[in-house]
Amino acid sequence: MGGASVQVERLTVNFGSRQVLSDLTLNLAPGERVAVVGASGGGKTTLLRVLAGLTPHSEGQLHIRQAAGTGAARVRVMFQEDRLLPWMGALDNVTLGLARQELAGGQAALAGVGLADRANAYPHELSGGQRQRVALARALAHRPALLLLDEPFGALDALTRADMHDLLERLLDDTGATTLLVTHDLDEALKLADRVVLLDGGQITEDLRVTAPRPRRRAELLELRDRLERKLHSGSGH
Ligand SMILES: Nc1ncnc2c1ncn2[C@@H]1O[C@H](COP(=O)(O)OP(=O)(O)OP(=O)(O)O)[C@@H](O)[C@H]1O
Repeated sequence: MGGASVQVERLTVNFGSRQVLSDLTLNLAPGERVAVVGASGGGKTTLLRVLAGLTPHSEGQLHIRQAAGTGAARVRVMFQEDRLLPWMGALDNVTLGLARQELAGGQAALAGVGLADRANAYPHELSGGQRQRVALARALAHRPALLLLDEPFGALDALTRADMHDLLERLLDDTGATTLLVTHDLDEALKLADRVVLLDGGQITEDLRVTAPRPRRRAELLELRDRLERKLHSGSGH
């Protein structure tokens, strides 16, 4: 299915008189995984929402293109909250909105996150980690060319989060979706991303390439982590 290419050019977002993103430029190559980190309130979610088409931008340009062929690139979002419909079982949540010929893909997606045997379970019968797995399956069942993840594992305990990292890595290897991951967790960013960008004052102030081979161990990433941490704390504090 492959990933989209994303071009964000001189993007500005104003909320009233407040400028949240200022002249921001960012490109993602097809299949690339980019993590966005930065101080709270720095505009990370706003950038993601603009890419999702949920927040309009004030100035600049945005192009999301399917790498091969024509047609609009599919974009899916996953948030920190699972946003599952409580009155529907896991599989129905995953397949909601899929075309008839895509329903088998929904089942495969649920199996892909290890929950084939919980297809009929309602969200309240699942753990937080399992619900996020369903949410991930729902996003991937739509075969997105661009996957937008906003703190997707922020509410999970450390062990479950580590499992989710391994799972996500495997699934992304399979799908090749271009991925933008907003996170507060530098370890998560460095484990999963090809590039980590720092958003500060409405602009990208650092763009680090992570070249360590996968699967990555935390110990191999400490130097990059230090560098990011220093940058994060020397930021303008927006
Ligand atoms: N719809 C909106 N209307 C007005 N202001 C908004 C709106 N959405 C976000 N903001 C403001 O824009 C700024 C950036 O918010 P955003 O959620 O993008 O930051 P963030 O970097 O994702 O923060 P956090 O790390 O805390 O999630 C904040 O000051 C926020 O209050």
